[in-house]
Amino acid sequence: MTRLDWLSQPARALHGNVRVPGDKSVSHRSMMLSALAEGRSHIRGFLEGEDTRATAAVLQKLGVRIETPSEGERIVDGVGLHGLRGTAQALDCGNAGTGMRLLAGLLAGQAFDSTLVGDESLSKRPMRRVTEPLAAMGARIDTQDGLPPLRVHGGQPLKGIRYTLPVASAQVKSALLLAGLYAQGETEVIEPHPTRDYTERMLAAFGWPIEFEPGRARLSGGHRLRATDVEVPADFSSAAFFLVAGSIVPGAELRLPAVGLNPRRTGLLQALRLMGADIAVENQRESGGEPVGDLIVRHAPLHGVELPEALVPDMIDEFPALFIAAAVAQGRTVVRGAAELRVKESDRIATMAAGMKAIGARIEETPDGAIIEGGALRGGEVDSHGDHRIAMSFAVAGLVAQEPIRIADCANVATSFPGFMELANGCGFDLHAA
Ligand SMILES: O=C(O)C1=C[C@@H](OP(=O)(O)O)[C@@H](O)[C@H](O)C1
Ligand SMILES: C=C(OP(=O)(O)O)C(=O)O
Repeated sequence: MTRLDWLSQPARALHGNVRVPGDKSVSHRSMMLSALAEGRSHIRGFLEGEDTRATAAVLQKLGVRIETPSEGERIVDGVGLHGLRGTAQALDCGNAGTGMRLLAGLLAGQAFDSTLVGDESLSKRPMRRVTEPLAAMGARIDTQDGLPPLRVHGGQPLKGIRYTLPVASAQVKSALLLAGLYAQGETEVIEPHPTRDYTERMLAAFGWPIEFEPGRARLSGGHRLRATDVEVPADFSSAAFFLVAGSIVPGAELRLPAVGLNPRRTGLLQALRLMGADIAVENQRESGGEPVGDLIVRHAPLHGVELPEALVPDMIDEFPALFIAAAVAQGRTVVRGAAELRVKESDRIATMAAGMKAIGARIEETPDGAIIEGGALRGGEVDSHGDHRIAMSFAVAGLVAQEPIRIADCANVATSFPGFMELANGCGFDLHAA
């Protein structure tokens, strides 16, 4: 991938409508379930990001016909639960932990062998969290010391298990539920803290009998998925950068239409409100079985908080953005219980701490979080380490720093948020390739 650096400079005010792209989690799942369903599914609002396109490309390699009538639209001719065809080619998940972990569960139930590979960052992410419980179901998956590539052996009979997740992870839960479609008997997943329930909701929408409530999901093998149409909401995690930007830039007022508001995703909304943010939700409605609404954010002075640990799983991808809000808030913010941040696209605690120190913020790393003292940001040079959420978070910081912020290694923003720069500049950022 060609290296891309950014320069983000102070803006005057932010105004306008910001239409963020489709939800990444929902897009991955819509592609997988449509592929395994019987009949033709129509997906609208599909995220045109590298992560979700990689998932679509994997399914195409496995024999699924997918058409793209227009941007954000996919028509998928499902092959049925047992209709995928094996391939000797490696299946490339790119940068996507979600893609690789969910596909590991899905492929564990197939008659053929497959190999899942990823980019440099994904190749360092822990996979035992899925391969161990899948092995308990009867799957055979080889790893390189717990890391990708994953060699999934087909033709293994699976049996359902009851599994209590050691860490809150929607990816692990979803991998087990997808394997559970192919298992004999009941698969039940119990979570220490409830996580996003898109797999459960979508399985139900595709006609698979499933029981679920926050913290627990249960299904049996031996049913069928029926094609259906999926409306993907706008991604709250992408909206998050604009919620922080709108909160910290004096005079800002931004409207973010039709954002997915699944309660397992909106922890940052609560966190920012605890810090004094002015964010209104208008026009709340349901779309494609998910709550959505328009978010209106206006500048407000923020103050530090002791972040309630219960919010952590509901805002797991929003910590880089929250750290920037905390860096310019008045007083101290304390984050605990977020050790999972260390095994994302980068070690997000270490990467944020290094970058924030480089631009004059005061942050102390802890094993499972950070202590941040609010103040002024000086500006300077930071390295995103190829982590999309870190790159976008420092772009937001650049809005209020005294000097420009130069951000290294930003090309991976295209994994989750293609067009971020254009949207940002459209509402008043001053963000350019450097
Ligand atoms: O299931 C999903 O779609 C996701 C779950 C989360 O990961 P974990 O399950 O590892 O917490 C999140 O960080 C990721 O961006 C998307
Ligand atoms: C952690 C993330 O995604 P994934 O695990 O799918 O790579 C993310 O998008 O912040």
